[in-house]
Parts: sequence; structure tokens; C-alpha cells
Amino acid sequence: MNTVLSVMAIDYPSEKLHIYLSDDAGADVTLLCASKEAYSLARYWVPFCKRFGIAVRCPEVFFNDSKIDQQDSDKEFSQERQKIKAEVAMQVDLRNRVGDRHGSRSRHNGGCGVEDEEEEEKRKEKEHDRVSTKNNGCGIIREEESNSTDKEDFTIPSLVYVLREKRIGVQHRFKAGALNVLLRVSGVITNSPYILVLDCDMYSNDPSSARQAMCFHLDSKLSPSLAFVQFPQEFYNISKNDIYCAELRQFKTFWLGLDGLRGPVLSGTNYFVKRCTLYGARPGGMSNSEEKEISRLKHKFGNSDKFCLSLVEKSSHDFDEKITTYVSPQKENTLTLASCDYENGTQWGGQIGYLYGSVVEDYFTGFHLHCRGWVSTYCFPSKPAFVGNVPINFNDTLVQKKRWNAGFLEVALSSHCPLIFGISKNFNWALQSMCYAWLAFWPVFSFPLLCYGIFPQLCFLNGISLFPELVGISAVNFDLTNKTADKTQIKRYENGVFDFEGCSLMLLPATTLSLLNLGALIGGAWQMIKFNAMERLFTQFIFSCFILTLSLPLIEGIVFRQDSGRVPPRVAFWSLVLSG
Ligand SMILES: O=c1ccn([C@@H]2O[C@H](COP(=O)(O)OP(=O)(O)O[C@H]3O[C@H](CO)[C@@H](O)[C@H](O)[C@H]3O)[C@@H](O)[C@H]2O)c(=O)[nH]1
Ligand SMILES: [Mn+2]
Repeated sequence: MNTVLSVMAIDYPSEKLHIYLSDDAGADVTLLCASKEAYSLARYWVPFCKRFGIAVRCPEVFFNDSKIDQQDSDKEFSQERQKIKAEVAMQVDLRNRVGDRHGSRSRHNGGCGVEDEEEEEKRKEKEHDRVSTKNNGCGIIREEESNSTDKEDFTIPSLVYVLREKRIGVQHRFKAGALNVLLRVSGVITNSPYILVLDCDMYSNDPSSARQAMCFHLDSKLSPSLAFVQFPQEFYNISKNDIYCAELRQFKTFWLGLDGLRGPVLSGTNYFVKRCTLYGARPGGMSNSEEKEISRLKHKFGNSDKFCLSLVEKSSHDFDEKITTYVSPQKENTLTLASCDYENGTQWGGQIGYLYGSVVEDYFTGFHLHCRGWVSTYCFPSKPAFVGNVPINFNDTLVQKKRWNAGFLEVALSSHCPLIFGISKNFNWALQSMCYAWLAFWPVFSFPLLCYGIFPQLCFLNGISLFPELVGISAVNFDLTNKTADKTQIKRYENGVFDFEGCSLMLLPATTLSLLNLGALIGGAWQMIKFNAMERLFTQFIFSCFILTLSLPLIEGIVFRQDSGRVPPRVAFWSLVLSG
């Protein structure tokens, strides 16, 4: 809700702004109803923000800001504020009730026995394969008639709820699949030339972001070759100690460097992309497709007349005109466009739209855009344009990092490896390929790190002197990261206490290495004293102590803790066996 409301309230002409909300095989109760509720709230929220020039247009953030509470000077303002606050409270209450019903099954009740985990796995599988049989397609929620009772006439943008079909046994291609459905459905309804992609765990923090992005997109020099404007990912819930290293620091370093070459990597969310670039267009044009013949287009883009027409028609800004044209066939049409079978035999995911070759669809698709000659640009304003939340327990962190690494490897080991694909003689181009390759091969760094985590310890334990020494412990599906957190979880995170609840065997390498190090440290130190080998082994002793400090939270989680956030006993057992 916060995501939707915050973008509905951005500063952009509302007749040119259309919000599409994607729901993977969702349940009508949770999402269509929720979006209707969100829309009715937007009727108050959007005019309120615009009238009073509210700086942060995410309701939750606005109402939790205690500073605003104190400066209630304007009577009209505070009255309006109270009115909306009550509405929001009602919504939150509703959401919690729906959330409780869904969430109560998904939480562990303390211990993490094998049975619990199996159940959880089964539940996840089920959830993953949630089937939508009939209701795919979309629902458009918009102002029936512009009932402008307001003097200032703050119309609200339309909200389109898109439900894509999922069927057991049919590949749904995760986020890339969802985005492709959105591209098609929005293509036949509004067909706007620029698209902002925003994850459901992000919200718009600066209402001027669209205008900022459009400064680049409309720049006559840059525009013909510009595919997308990327904003960084910034987060509101990072704790002081950031124990899971969740702040994506590369947005402050690497991305800035890339901006000096041919632009940053497409980063999944917070970017404004030119629609035609995703349809396989090459730099220079603005039309959606150079091909004009519908039959040929159908071969590439699938069997929808309406959609293929949207490729040759000039992009329209006029929503109302479109909606009257498409109002009756639209339902049927979007139903096909959002169905599982639509992409069969087409080029979606291969040459067109978001590409399916990797679970880091953003990186992979962006790479292809750059290879096709497009550039991107980075926009890093001091006021964060979009803010989101990070995983706040160990398991979610591992799940996310595993997915990214698996996705990068998928690209590195494919024929699209950046070291061979799209290489050019242009110097900047070659440098950028190297950057893409650096990311693609990032997972490989874990091997030397594993060696550093094992061999010095074993040598120390056996009294073998080793030099030079270095330090380090490292820690394919699109497994979603958790979007809800319970109070204990939040408390642990804020206090800097690691939360291992729900961790699978994925934690084994880290726990095993910590135990190995601990064992080696005790054994090695005993030998050092016994054989008086202080001088020879002292550096290794220090090294081992250093590793112990790094792995203290893990050791604590295995040995000392009894709460539900400790390392699951099953993982602890196996790491003990393995390190032994
Ligand atoms: O089958 C799927 C899977 C994911 N999503 C959406 O994808 C987004 C990102 O998912 P999330 O669980 O939040 O994953 P993160 O690890 O936080 O995502 C990061 O990594 C992804 C690539 O792996 C990028 O696409 C994201 O933008 C980036 O924030 C969310 O809005 C999801 O609703 C779908 O719509 N359908
Ligand atoms: Mn996320």
C-alpha cells in the first residue's frame, strides 16, 4: 500500500501517470481488494500531499514522523491530517488482519526441528505454485468521472491491478515473467513511453524523482541513446551496526564509476526505462518497433492484435481515449496477455522484454541493452529518491545472496559471458564489459575465501608454519526475501543480535569453518605452549584469534544461545560432524 500510494502522489501530471500493480497468481481478497482500498485512500492522500506540499509521500513514514506532530500550526492542515490518519489506521488494521491470517501459518513457533522445516518447505512450494485459474488479467481502478469537487482539481492517476496466471508445471519466470506481463498489459492500455520499475518493498521518498529522470530522458543530446536512468537502492531499516552487511555500498562506489563509462548496471528497481528499448529497438529511434507489419510482429511478440498494434501506434498519453477504445475487449485481451501460454513460441524473454536466462534478470537485461548500444545514466541525488527495506535475519540474507550469486554464475557460464559476448573495440565499451564480467564472476571469489578459511587453521592445528597469511570467511530459484518481520526479529536486528532462525543447511559452510577455527585455535595454542613454538606459530595464532572474533556471533549461536534465534540444532550438529 505504501509503495502504491507513494508513487500515486509523485509530482507528475496525473493524466500521464498510470500505476500498474503486479500480483503473481494472487488472491482477490488480498490484492484486488487491497488495491481498491489503497485507491480510495489515494483520493484523500494525493490531494492532501499536493495541497500542502508534503515532502515524504509515503503515508507510513509521514504519520510516524514525530516532528510533524509537533508543528501542527495550520488548522486546516492538522484537521486534514487527522482525517487521513484515521483512514490509514483503518487500512493498516485491515492489512494486519489479512496478514495475520496468512502469516500465522508461516512463522515458526520457536524451535526449528526438522518437521517444522519440512512443513515450511511444503508451504513455500505450495505458495510458489499458487494457481490462478480464472482471474488473471487486470482490473482498472480509476476515477469514474472526474468528480472535481476540489477547487484546485487534484485528479489522481489511475491504478491498474494486474494478476498474472500461474499454473503448476508451467514456468513462470519469476520477476522477469511478471515484468513482461506488465509490459504487455500496460502496452494495450496506456502504452506510456517511459516506465518506472519499483519493487513492492520500496517506496518513493522524493516526489520529484520522475521529473529528475525525465531531465535525462528529454535531454536532446543524451536521449537518442539513453535506455534507462538508474537511482540507487537506499534503505530505511538498516540498523546502526548493519550486522548482515545489507547496505549496498556499491551504489556509492562501483555504480558511480560505471556512470563514467557507459552507465550503471540495471539494478532491479528504482529506474526509469524507455519502453521501446525493451522491445528490441536500437538506439536512435523512439518508436516501439521498426517493423510495421503486424503478421511479422505477431511472430515475435505473440498473437495479440491489440498488443502488436500498440507497437506500431505512436505512444499515447491519452488514457481516457484509450480506455474508451479498449474498455470492452480489454478484459479479454489482458486475460490472454497475462496468461501462462501467451509467450510460447515468441521471443519474449529471449530477445524481447526482460530476459529469462538468469535470476538476476535486471543485470542480464541491462547487459543486453548496453550490448545493443544503449547507454544508461546514474542519478544519485542527496535526498534518496526511493527507499526500501533490507532482510533482517540471517536466512533471508543468505537466500538473497545465494540468488544473486547463482544468477551471476548463470550469466558467467553461458554463451553470454561478458568476457566474450558483446565485446567491442571501443575503449569504454571494453572497460564496461570488464565490469560486467567482474560481477558475473563474483561468486568464484568464494573459493579462495574458503581456502583461507580452512588451510591456515589446519596448518596451525598441526604446527605447520605458514606465510603469508590472509583473513576471510565467506559466507536457482528466485526465492523471495521476507517482506514481513515480527517484533522479536526487529528487536534482535536493532540490538545487533544475529537471527539464525529458519536457516537451512546453507549456513553449514560458515558454521563449520567457525567451529574448525575454534578447534584449531584451542589445539594449536596447546601445542604452541607444549612445544614452546611461540615464535614460529605466533602469527597464525593471532590470525586464528582474529577469525574467532569474526565468527563470534556464529559460535555464540551454536554453543551459548537458547532462544529461537540460535543456530538451528540440525545445522549445529552437522557442522560439528563436518569440522570434526
Ligand atoms: O516470481 C516473482 C519473484 C519476485 N517478484 C518481485 O520481485 C521483486 C523483488 O523481490 P525481493 O524478494 O524483494 O528480492 P530482493 O532480493 O530484495 O531483490 C533484489 O534482487 C532482484 C534480482 O535478484 C532484483 O530484481 C530486485 O530489484 C532487487 O531488489 C518484488 O517486488 C517481488 O514482488 C515477482 O513479482 N515475481
Ligand atoms: Mn527486496
